[in-house]
Amino acid sequence: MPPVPIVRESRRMSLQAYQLTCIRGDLQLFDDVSFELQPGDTMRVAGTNGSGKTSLLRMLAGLSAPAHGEVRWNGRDICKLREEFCSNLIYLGHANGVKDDLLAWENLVIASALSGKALQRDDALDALEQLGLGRAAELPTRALSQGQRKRVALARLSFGNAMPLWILDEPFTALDVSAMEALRGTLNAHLEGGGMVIYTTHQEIALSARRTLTLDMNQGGAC
Ligand SMILES: Nc1ncnc2c1ncn2[C@@H]1O[C@H](COP(=O)(O)OP(=O)(O)OP(=O)(O)O)[C@@H](O)[C@H]1O
Repeated sequence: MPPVPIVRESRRMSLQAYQLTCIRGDLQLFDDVSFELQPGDTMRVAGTNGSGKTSLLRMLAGLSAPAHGEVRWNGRDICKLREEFCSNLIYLGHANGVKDDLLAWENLVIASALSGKALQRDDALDALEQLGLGRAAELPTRALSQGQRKRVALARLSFGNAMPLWILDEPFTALDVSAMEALRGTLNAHLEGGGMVIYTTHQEIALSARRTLTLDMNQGGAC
């Protein structure tokens, strides 16, 4: 996919984590996590199972509140920005967010509508075809393999260049080698166009970015 430069307020666009603390039950998963991402930057969140990667990503996407600290978009607390922040974001969770009862293309149309992009059936079918789903695009999602379900979820990225910030929880999981390469290409194109990508992965997968950060949750979220 050719990169579409992100021009919207790009000079002052930034995501900043400021002294984030996360407590789940009796457990403090991390504290004092701070970093800043600007256009063209990527951050890989690394760590063993249960180290707090998903918890951090959900916090960065505004889906859970920090016990201490702030997530800031262009210098402002995302709790105060709400929809304005959400309109800049694609968040793909671990569980893909696809609904079993919907056809694959319907999932894409609905996910896109929820993030403010109206898609026609044919656009959705084309995007899924490009991701190798072909006839599977017309099947109920429950009939798809794990890798195919992942592709349905990732298809949102085909229409996501207007959203500068992509937060992706294990996007490479369940993909075959060619799908992993295609996804790497999509993410690199987004970065080249001035987007930002935060992702978790258990594999060593590097992206081409202006600046690459690695946050290690086994070291308490140190960069
Ligand atoms: N709502 C919650 N209440 C209590 N504990 C929770 C809650 N959410 C997460 N946890 C715990 O926090 C820890 C971190 O979970 P998290 O999903 O962030 O880890 P992760 O690094 O993404 O793991 P994985 O690599 O297995 O996906 C786990 O021990 C989990 O059980």
